[in-house]
Amino acid sequence: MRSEANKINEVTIGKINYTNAWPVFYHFNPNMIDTKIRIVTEVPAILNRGMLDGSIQIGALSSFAYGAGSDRLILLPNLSVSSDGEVKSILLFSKKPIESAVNGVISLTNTSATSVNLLKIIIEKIYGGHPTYHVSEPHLESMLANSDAALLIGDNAIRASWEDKGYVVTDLGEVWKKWTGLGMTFAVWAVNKQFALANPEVVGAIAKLFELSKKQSLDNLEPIVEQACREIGGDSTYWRQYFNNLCYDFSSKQQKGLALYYRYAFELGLLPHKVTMELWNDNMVTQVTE
Ligand SMILES: C=C(O[C@@H]1C=C(C(=O)O)C=C[C@H]1O)C(=O)O
Repeated sequence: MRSEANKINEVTIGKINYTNAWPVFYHFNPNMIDTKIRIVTEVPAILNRGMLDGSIQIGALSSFAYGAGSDRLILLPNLSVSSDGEVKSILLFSKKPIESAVNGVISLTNTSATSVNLLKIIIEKIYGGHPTYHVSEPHLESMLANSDAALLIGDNAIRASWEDKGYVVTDLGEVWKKWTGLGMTFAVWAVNKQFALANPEVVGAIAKLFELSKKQSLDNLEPIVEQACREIGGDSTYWRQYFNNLCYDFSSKQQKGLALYYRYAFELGLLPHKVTMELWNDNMVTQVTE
């Protein structure tokens, strides 16, 4: 069903401003299609809002936010930020082992949606804990000034992991893998459903450009590694391992891990409804079946 009313002249694309998403954006060149494109570079929480209210039509967002808006959004094929175990940048910093924080006070970064809910699932389902949560700006020391543990993601987590302040550091990707045997998908790429149905060629072209960028980046990580060293710090060995450890695909393996996460999020009331994932494929919408 094509609706002329939904055709627009400019497309707004959401770009996550963390290194973990760079491979899909690094070689993304909007000049290769003849639609006017505006790119919004922001932390996931802000992109999530834009995708859910329709002000951003296409781009990366927290996988949790896709789940929340799955009636309005369609996933783009084979794009994600996932890990199969340790992720290295979704970290809970605690003053004592995690068991002593699960009924205490936990500060949550205000930049995330997937990881804060992953932490809630882990604490409730594995530890049976019921902590008090505070949402804060992602500054470790001020977060820990009045809490037992603090959750950071992305480059804030990476920078904090380089400083040894004696905190216990728990990698949520690793805990999830140990407990479920599955990987976890933190970010997905999605498109506004109405926009996609009205502009299938534009969506197909943009999805191809993302895939092309991902391929070029993974074929040669060095330019991204160099930029990460320059902008974030650390050395090239760290960044090579960091990017190689992440997975940017969204095949049935990643879908399985994410489906379980959605199931638990619904069971615990973190999501108000069950999630059926829908994928945009060759300008067609297909349902992901578990
Ligand atoms: C791997 C990461 O994944 C990110 C985590 C997100 C979240 O928790 O909502 C959102 C987007 C991802 O890029 C990370 O931030 O370290």
